Amino acid sequence: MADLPGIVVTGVSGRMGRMLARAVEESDRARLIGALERPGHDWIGQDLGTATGGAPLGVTVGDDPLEAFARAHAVLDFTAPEATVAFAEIAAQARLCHVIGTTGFDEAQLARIKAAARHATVIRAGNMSLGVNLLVQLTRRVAAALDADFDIEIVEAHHRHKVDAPSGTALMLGAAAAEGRGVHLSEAADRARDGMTGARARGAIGFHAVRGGDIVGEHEVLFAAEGERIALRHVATDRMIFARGALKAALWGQDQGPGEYDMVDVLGLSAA
Ligand SMILES: NC(=O)C1=CN([C@@H]2O[C@H](COP(=O)(O)OP(=O)(O)OC[C@H]3O[C@@H](n4cnc5c(N)ncnc54)[C@H](O)[C@@H]3O)[C@@H](O)[C@H]2O)C=CC1
Ligand SMILES: O=C(O)C1=N[C@H](C(=O)O)C[C@H](O)C1
Repeated sequence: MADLPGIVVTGVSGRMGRMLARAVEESDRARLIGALERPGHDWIGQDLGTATGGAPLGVTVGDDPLEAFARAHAVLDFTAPEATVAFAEIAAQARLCHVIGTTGFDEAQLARIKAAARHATVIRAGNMSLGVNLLVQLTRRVAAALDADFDIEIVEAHHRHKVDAPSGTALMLGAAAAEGRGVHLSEAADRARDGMTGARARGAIGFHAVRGGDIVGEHEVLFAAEGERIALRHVATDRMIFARGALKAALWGQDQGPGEYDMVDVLGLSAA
């Protein structure tokens, strides 16, 4: 048991944090050795199991990443951009595997994660599910096969609490569509239509974000031409798909050197 990789979960009281802790607890290939929340959170100092209304787990929720990371092999981090960048710098000092599910980074934050990956094994993906990562590959292939007579629109739907848009997954799908078409997403993306927008620009890749209720995560890539449409769609109904993907990434990362990786690397999908 003590030989199994020790995992720390950050943001453990969050929607994903709870799933990540459960995925590690249910696994016979890893052990949960730390759980973090933001300073001042009610759960700090409590046993994680007790805090969630269950039996004690022997893991006390803390707020000190330096102490927790020093004991760990990997960190599963689905929190918020600023928190994740700070964790990346500590993970680099500790030479850890840092699995990042957080979305909504700006360019400066991504540059800091890239710098941290000189010393840490960073595995970052806006979506850790097998289905979405396959959808990304399919999107690239379909976009490469079609010309700009087919308009590309990406529609995503999430729960009312989500704070970033477009979703990380939508941006992954957009990047794949742009790559398939041989253009840069920054030049093709159309992220805000309102009022007298004029006709659709040929070659644009449109993004649309629906927010409501408890939707876990739905993504559709629409290729629309005169007389026909192709729709590629993924629907997540259970957040455990993301949590199990993140744990798989942490275990895969134990055999990798420092650098930046994604779920395509973990799942071996690059030739798909
Ligand atoms: N890549 C993927 O497969 C997925 C990514 N996500 C992303 O994960 C992130 C979190 O999503 P949710 O769990 O729904 O959000 P949430 O708001 O339920 O949870 C975030 C947690 O992080 C904690 N936190 C914030 N700052 C912290 C700090 N400095 N130290 C420790 N904990 C801190 C918060 O207190 C909260 O408990 C979002 O960016 C979301 O887009 C969500 C699902 C799947
Ligand atoms: O915030 C969420 O919930 C999700 N976020 C990720 C994203 O931004 O794409 C992944 C998933 O769709 C759920």
